[in-house]
Amino acid sequence: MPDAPVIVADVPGSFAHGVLAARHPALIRAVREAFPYGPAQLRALDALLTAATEGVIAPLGTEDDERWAAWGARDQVGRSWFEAPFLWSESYFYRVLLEAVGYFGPGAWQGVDPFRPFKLAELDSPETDEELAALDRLPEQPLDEQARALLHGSLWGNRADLGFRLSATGSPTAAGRLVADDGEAFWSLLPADTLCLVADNAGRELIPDLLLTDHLLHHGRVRRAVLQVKTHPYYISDATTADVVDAVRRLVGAQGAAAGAGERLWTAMTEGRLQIRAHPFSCAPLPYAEMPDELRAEFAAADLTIFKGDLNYRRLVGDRLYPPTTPFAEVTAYFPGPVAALRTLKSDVIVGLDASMEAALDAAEGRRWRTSGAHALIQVRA
Ligand SMILES: O=P(O)(O)OC[C@@]1(O)O[C@H](CO)[C@@H](O)[C@@H]1O
Repeated sequence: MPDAPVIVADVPGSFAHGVLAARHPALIRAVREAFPYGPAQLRALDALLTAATEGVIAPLGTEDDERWAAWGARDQVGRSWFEAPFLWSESYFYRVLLEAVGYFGPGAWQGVDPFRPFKLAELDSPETDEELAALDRLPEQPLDEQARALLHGSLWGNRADLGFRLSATGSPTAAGRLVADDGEAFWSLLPADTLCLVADNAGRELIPDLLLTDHLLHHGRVRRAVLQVKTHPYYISDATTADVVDAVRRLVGAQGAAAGAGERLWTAMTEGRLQIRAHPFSCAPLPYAEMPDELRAEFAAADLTIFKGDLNYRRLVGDRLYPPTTPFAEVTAYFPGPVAALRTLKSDVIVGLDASMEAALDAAEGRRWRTSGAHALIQVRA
């Protein structure tokens, strides 16, 4: 279904419109309050607030315009943010926000992540303490159950109660809320040599992603792992290399089993069995079907690639309004190797549902099930 309509944010009341009209202004205000920025940054943030809600897409006025031109900027400049493809305008918003706060420099604010206070607050939260403490109970379960619990912990990520998942045998509640569950197909792809994990959020999502990765490495289910992160702060909490370091240090500094996992991850990084990669395309406003050849080759070298989270799902399958029963294998046929999506449903895009599941969700919730984050999926194309 490659001709399904691309999602655009021009319909008031739609999820996409709400992101541009309400979520982005709220984010600008939160960033403004999180740092004692100087007048230049504050003026630029105010200008972005006005432009992004009432104005049109404009060039950055930096060297990066060339890169964005290659990513389609010529078609979008001059258009209302609401009329460009949702994925494009949303991604560009983050790039302009980084420009506004001086992230790319030159100057004193160069390299200062405007989302870092939010990421650190999550990492330091009592919920994270509880989730890490729950790891101590994991060895009471058979190894297969441990692996399943860690997979579900990673799936439910930062909105989930990892503590429950780690202590509940078989994670019945989580499994009950899956709208598609290719869990068996996932495990059938292991053991394998190389796992690639395309990370999503830092903090309370990255921690369970790392714990899953550690488990797979430690128990020989994969020989090496590659963690693909963003080259720069993006979509508020998306993980960068600095966030991986913060998360591993958080684990190392914890008690009990969490510290053990942290130390193994640290060693795996120093030995090259766990590699961090940050490709510029990680922050592109485009679907992965349009990835450059060298990134395609990296994915082709993996035996299994996991795409985490909602944004990565949008980019993996394409940010389009597909009929929900469109096969996952059909829209990921371009991908150069076995691929899995672990995602809670937080935007309109969905494929791979049974007709009966779609009908039941529509009947119970209208369209809300697509965006509420209350449902999740595991989808695999071997
Ligand atoms: O990728 P994530 O962290 O799971 O979710 C990102 C998200 O919150 O942001 C986008 C809307 O701004 C949607 O893709 C989704 O709702």
